[in-house]
Amino acid sequence: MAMDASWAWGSLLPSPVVLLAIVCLLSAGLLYQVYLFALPKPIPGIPYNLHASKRLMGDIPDVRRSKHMRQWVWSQPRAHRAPLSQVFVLPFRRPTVIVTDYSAVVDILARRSREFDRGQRIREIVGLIAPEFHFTMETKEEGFKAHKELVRDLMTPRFLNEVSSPRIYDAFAALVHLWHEKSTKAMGQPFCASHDLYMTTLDSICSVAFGLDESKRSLTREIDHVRSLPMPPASPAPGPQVSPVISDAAPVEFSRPEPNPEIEALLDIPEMLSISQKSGFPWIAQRLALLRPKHARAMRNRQSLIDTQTENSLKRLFAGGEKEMQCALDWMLWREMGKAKKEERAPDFHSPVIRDETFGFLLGGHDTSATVLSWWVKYMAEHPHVQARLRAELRNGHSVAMMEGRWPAMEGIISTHIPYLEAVVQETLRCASIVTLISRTTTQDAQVLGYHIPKDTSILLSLTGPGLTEPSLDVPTTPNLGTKPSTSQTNSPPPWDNADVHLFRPERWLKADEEKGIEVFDSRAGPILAFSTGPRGCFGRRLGEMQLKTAVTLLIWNFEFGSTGPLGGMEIKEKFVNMPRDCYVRLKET
Ligand code: HEM
Repeated sequence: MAMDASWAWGSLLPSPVVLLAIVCLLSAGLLYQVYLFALPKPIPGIPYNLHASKRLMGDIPDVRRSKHMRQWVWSQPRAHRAPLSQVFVLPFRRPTVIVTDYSAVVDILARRSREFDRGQRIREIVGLIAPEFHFTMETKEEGFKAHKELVRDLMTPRFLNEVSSPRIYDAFAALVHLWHEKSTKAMGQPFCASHDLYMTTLDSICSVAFGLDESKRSLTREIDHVRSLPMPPASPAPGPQVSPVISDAAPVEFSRPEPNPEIEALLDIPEMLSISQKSGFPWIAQRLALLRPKHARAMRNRQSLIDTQTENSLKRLFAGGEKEMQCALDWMLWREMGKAKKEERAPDFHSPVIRDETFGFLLGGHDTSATVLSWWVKYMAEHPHVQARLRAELRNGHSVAMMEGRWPAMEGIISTHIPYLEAVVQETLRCASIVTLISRTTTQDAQVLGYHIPKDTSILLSLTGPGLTEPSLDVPTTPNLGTKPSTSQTNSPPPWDNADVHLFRPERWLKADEEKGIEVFDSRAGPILAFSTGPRGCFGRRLGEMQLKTAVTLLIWNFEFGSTGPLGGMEIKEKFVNMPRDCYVRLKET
């Protein structure tokens, strides 16, 4: 019986082949379920690319194939003829919603900051560089207020005028000296300007942030280096040379001095940002980058730089108190001293918060200011009539300096109101549109222009494109989608004329003051979002504007910017911000 029974069970078992087939089918079924689970999950009702929703990598292959990734992203709503769309650019994560409608963007930034907070993306990108910088924090986060309190006074007119402005002036005056040397040696040929603007802005921001000694400033080394170069036609080796002139438009290549370790460490900041920004997994990308000696050394050197600068600051403060204040770091240490005393505790002068808020000046203010200036020199070369009018207005405004045959002093630059200068700076910021997308996350379910966006969705808001630098979107108004926030509702400025919105035209920012019979600068002439807006808009705006005004005044006062021919194209290069691909100047002393 027992034998019979075992035979009966054995006959019921499937053959190995059938068993294998069943296992394969089950595995395939399971894999298919995993595949379906991992596919992008569009948010109902928001337009998207259908083909991208059917592949694991979503829109990523299209983004990679595009010439400019960020431009591809902010152009998506226009491609869908809608003010919003969604893209699948973060693998295995929820879709990202793009908003390009100017009024909706302003509404979100300025009035709905509770529903749309900073989110995690910036924290991931800034990551290891300055984790305690308030830029990375959510507004509702504990500690955010304390960070803002620490930096609160650094953009007041008093701090800007007394502490920041002389440092800014020195940095850009050094650039004028450098360009005098270079233009003499270039003998009318163009030369690269982006590096010089980049290093000058670094000097300016570092001096304001932590008071870099003159001997350590990059421009001091650059000027000494260029002075040491022979005049062209260059004598053959040995020694540094100015390359021989090849043709009319060929740029003169100036060799560069080796940066010192401190400067090298600071220049590593935008590099690290760029590494994490390009990656779908920024945290891992930064950790891997730190395995390379170059980045690891830079991180160590940054720490020792801030330690040294902190010691220098403390010596100053202990010796002279508040009146010895020379930079933002001094100010933050002074505040910490006062706060510690009040709270009856020992001050923490080397706290990561003070360190990261100091580096925050560089993170927020270096690439941004340098890049706006790089675009500005290009616009000047392309628009000689703007340049000529600007120079005339500056000479008229600073008539005493003109009569005395000197440059305008910093006090004069601060106190003299020159509408055309403000218009040129504003138009440069608008056209350059160096920050194109900023991120937010929904803290609760939200409605934007009638579209439903679930809680915890990543949002990218466009600071460029339709309505700002391109003709506005002709958005069909679908009744069940609701209407745009109207101009009156958002108190927006009037829209730009679609016919000339793409042109560089500073005059658009001027209006007649009928009563006084003069032209005045009108900051509300039309839409601009170069510094973003609302409670989390650019913290350093005033400092940025002061740098731009100072640089523009000193450079136009001293130089005429000639056409650089084929080097003058407006092609962009997407780094941390949108830079011009080429930035050359051909200078004539005025
Ligand atoms: C022309 C130069 C500059 C431009 C175009 C610019 C633009 C911007 C933009 C678009 C944002 C994003 C705001 C948002 O997410 O809503 C921002 C944020 C910020 N910027 Fe600037 N910026 C400039 C200069 C500076 C300077 C000189 C500093 C120096 C301190 C600075 C510090 C910051 C900080 C700290 C934030 C973060 C604010 C927050 O999260 O609350 N920026 N900037």
